[in-house]
Amino acid sequence: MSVPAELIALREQIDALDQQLFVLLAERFQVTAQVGELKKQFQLPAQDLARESAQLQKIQRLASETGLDPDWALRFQRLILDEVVIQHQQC
Ligand SMILES: C=C(O[C@@H]1C=C(C(=O)O)C=C[C@H]1O)C(=O)O
Repeated sequence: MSVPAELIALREQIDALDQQLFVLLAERFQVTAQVGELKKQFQLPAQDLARESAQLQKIQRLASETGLDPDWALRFQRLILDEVVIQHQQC
């Protein structure tokens, strides 16, 4: 069965968006790595729960404004935050 041209076009769009997402994610991890170095230098804890709480509130608002499921957005952000904290613990 042949794949409709419209499906191919949509998948190309998805691939381009995935690429942008990963470039942005990589950029974010580069910035958090710099934060990790600073925390090490100033002997600050790997995790900042107050900052995370403020971020998660912002994420929920942002998700609602952009039509994303706020609960899913929270889980997604949690995944990223947890990874950053692990990286900071290993600094
Ligand atoms: C990057 C930081 O370290 C941790 C990771 C965060 C993040 O990825 O945004 C936020 C808070 C911290 O628990 C920070 O303290 O700013």
